[in-house]
Amino acid sequence: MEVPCPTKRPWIRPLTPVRGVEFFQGTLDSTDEIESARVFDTTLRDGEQSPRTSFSYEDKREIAAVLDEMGTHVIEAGFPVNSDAEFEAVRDIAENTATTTCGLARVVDKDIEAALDSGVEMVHVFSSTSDVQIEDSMHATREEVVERSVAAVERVKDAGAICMYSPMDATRTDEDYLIEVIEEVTEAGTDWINIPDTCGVATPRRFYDLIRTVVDHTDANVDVHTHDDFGLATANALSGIEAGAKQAQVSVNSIGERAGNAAYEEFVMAIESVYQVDTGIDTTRITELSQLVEEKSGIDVPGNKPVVGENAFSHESGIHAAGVIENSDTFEPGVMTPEMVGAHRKLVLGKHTGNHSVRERLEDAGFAPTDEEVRALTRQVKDRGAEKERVTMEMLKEFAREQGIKRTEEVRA
Ligand SMILES: CC(=O)SCCNC(=O)CCNC(=O)[C@H](O)C(C)(C)COP(=O)(O)OP(=O)(O)OC[C@H]1O[C@@H](n2cnc3c(N)ncnc32)[C@H](O)[C@@H]1OP(=O)(O)O
Ligand SMILES: CC(C)C(=O)C(=O)O
Repeated sequence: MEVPCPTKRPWIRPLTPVRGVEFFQGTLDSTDEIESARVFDTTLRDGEQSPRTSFSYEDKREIAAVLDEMGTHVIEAGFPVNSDAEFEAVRDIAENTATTTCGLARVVDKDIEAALDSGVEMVHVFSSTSDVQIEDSMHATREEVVERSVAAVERVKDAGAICMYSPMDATRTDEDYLIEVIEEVTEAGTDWINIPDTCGVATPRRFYDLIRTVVDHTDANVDVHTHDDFGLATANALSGIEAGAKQAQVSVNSIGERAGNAAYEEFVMAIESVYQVDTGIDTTRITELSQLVEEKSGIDVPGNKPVVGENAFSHESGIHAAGVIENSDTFEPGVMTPEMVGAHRKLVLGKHTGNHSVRERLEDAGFAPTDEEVRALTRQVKDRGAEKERVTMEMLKEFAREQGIKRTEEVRA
């Protein structure tokens, strides 16, 4: 059994923006500097596109309510033209949340009308711009894409909504053509341009260069949407922010198409803790949010998932546990604590356990072992762990009783 392990020196690092200031051994150099980062959550749209996942009306409402209470800057509630149920859920979220809500639409009139009718403040229109998608998904030409994109942006703006435009598959699009599209939709008045790495092929450096180029060719705000096909989604999103994007699209537990999107929890905590920039989001509800999405999506969170996985703040190895008992900064990032994300630190007993960890657990349980007794129990714990057994606290107490280890009160008497 894993047991809560408050460190002897618990603390939450104050969220003071630190730019170019040394912390630990590292220095944030000038290329890492960012002023702010907004969070666009797409759990209820791209997240729901995870194969075999579907949120009910109630699921969507519950997840949206938590995202809203946490201070998420935009909630993409869904794709209203998809179905009556989807339309109703998006309408309900738009009506009942304080934050900006967004609905997705192709550059198709009925999609845009459905999004506008749902009452969202922002309509996110998208059109393929890579040749492979223009030809084999949209069955159109480059010229038609420009025309339909401009018309879509104008329709959204005429209706008085905030417009976000996405050149879908931007990272596999001819750059000159991409810039042409961006300049045309900027001229048409889009408020935001989102650069999607639709098939997850970007690398942090290439994405950085692309976003810098985009920022240089538009007055609109730039946003990024990255996929995790090569495990680079969060790194690419951060790279986009370093290059001048103001916002990133993320999903809780990184759920989404194929391997998913940049993870909400990873992105927010990296911005808060590594870049030391306050997002304004209540990070202490991240664990609760992750568990809610895990339950409603039916997609299990792996133990080793950053920030929200069961092991993210658990320690079994003797050297690590001994350090953490003394000071959690020894073997945790230091700039991110479990308290910051509403989680608990745990000491786990097993094959890799050392004497310090066993002593700590025994003393917590009211025993006063000698050094020799601790060593004997550690050997027992290691042997059981090596047999792949999960060593629980109950088992440890049983070992202690079998060994006749004295209780603290007996020693004091
Ligand atoms: C990268 C992304 O995540 S994009 C978002 C993807 N999300 C989804 O597809 C989830 C929701 N989708 C749906 O409910 C349905 O696909 C709908 C309602 C949008 C469309 O359904 P259908 O009319 O049955 O079409 P279907 O899904 O089979 O095919 C897609 C159609 O959209 C067209 N299309 C694809 N992208 C775009 C675009 N950006 N703008 C305009 N049309 C587009 C395709 O050319 C195809 O058109 P066609 O039917 O004339 O050949
Ligand atoms: C709709 C767009 C932004 C998308 O989801 C993608 O390109 O992955």
